[in-house]
Order: sequence, then structure tokens, then C-alpha cells
Amino acid sequence: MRATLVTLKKSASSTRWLARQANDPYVKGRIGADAGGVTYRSRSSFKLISLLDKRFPKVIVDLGAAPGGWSQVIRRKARPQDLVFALDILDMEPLKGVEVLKGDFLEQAIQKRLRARIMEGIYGGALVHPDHRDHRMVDLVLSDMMGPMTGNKLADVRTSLDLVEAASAFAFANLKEAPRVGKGDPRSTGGHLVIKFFMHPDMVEFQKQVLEPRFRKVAVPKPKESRKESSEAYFVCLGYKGDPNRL
Ligand SMILES: C[S@@+](CC[C@H](N)C(=O)[O-])C[C@H]1O[C@@H](n2cnc3c(N)ncnc32)[C@H](O)[C@@H]1O
Repeated sequence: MRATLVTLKKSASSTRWLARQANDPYVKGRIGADAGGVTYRSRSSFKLISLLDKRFPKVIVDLGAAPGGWSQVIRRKARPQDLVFALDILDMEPLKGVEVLKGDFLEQAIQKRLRARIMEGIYGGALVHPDHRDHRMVDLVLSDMMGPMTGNKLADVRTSLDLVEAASAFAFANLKEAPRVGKGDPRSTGGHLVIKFFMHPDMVEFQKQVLEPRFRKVAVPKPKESRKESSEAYFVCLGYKGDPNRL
């Protein structure tokens, strides 16, 4: 059969369409599940997600927040609709636009309460069944937690390690995960984590074994405001990718 101009045109454009479909990360996303394990039926789902992302509140958690210096900075930098949660074992004076919780972060009960408050802040009375709520809704976890110095270096380092581990575990369970799609995808890049720690050989291992596999980038800048002789430093971890054992 001789190909007519119409059939030639048609097959050229459908080849182009097929090629575009094959390279489209959104279409690929339909084939595999997205970061939250949800498989969407059409490209339109991603358009809606992207629209909602701009309107949905960003969620920021400030651990070891008292007296509130970091929360103040966050509140000033955040948009009015963003949700800021501050937690400390000590009392903290109320701060406008910041939900303050009191409790020992090393206790599971307070972590559960914090998580419940975050979900309440995001969904409020919205008619979303708990099973269908996205439980990875945090954009940024900050931890400046530090126990009182006892003078016993070993005990102080141990406390610092416990706090770093607890803050990281909370972040791993609650940070938004970067979608596992091709480079340049305009969707979320994954949440971020900033944690204070005391320099110690175990922390070098923690960075290599635990943080680096989970984040796009991990840096340890020393803020010029930190005292030179101080052994405190910060892990700045960008773009949570999720648990590498699940990849
Ligand atoms: C260096 S201060 C934080 C300063 C704060 N980022 C600011 O800008 O004002 C460390 C805080 O960690 C808190 N902290 C220490 N251990 C904690 C724990 N187990 N749970 C919650 N907060 C804790 C302390 O009470 C203290 O307020």
C-alpha cells in the first residue's frame, strides 16, 4: 500500500509523540511509583501537585528552640502560610506564628505529639482520611539541641550523639523525599536537615554512613559566629533522597 501524505504525517507525529512519552519523567512516574509510593493515573496529577506545592504550607521544625533565636529567623524568612514548630525541654516564650511545644525530644511520646501537631497544622479539619494523608510533609528540620555541659567530656559527647541520632531519625521519618525521577525534574528536591553536633570521630562515620547516602549534599560549614575554640559544628544536609536500603 502506498503511503499517502496524511498517513506519513500521522506516523511521523505519532513517532514524535511516542518518543516524547518515553522520555517524559511524569509519564515514567506513572509506570513506577512516586517517592511516596503512590502511582498516579495521568500526567495531570503532577500538574495538580505542582500547583498545590506553591500553595501548600512549607513545614519547618526547630528542635532545641529556646529561647527562640532560630525560630525568629525562620518566622521572618518564611511566608505567612508556612508552619513553624518549635520544641524545647525548657519553657519558651510564645512567638507569633510559631507553635511552641515543651518536652524532652529523646522521649518518643513528645515526638509523637509533635508529629500529630504537624499533621493537624497541615490538614486541620480537611476531609482527608488519615490513611490517605501524606506523612512526609516536613520541608526543614533544624536541631540546635545541646544538653547542659557537665564537664565530663565523655558524657557530654554521648548526650550530643543521642540528640543527633534522635533528630536525624525524626527527619528521616518526616522529611519530604525527593521524587525518584530524572535530573532536572521540577518537583520537590526533598527536605533539608541542619543539626548541631560536637566534633568526634563517631560523627565523621555518622556523616559518611548515615547522612551522605540519604541526602543529595552534606556539608559541614563552620559559621564564622561560632567560637574558634568551640568543638561544635553543623551538618547541613540538602535534598532528602530517602532510605538507601529502600532504593
Ligand atoms: C543552644 S540552645 C538553642 C538555642 C536556640 N537555637 C536559639 O536560637 O535560641 C540548645 C537548646 O537545646 C535544648 N535541649 C537540650 N536537650 C534537649 C532535649 N532532650 N529535648 C529538647 N530540647 C533540648 C536546651 O534546652 C536548649 O534550649
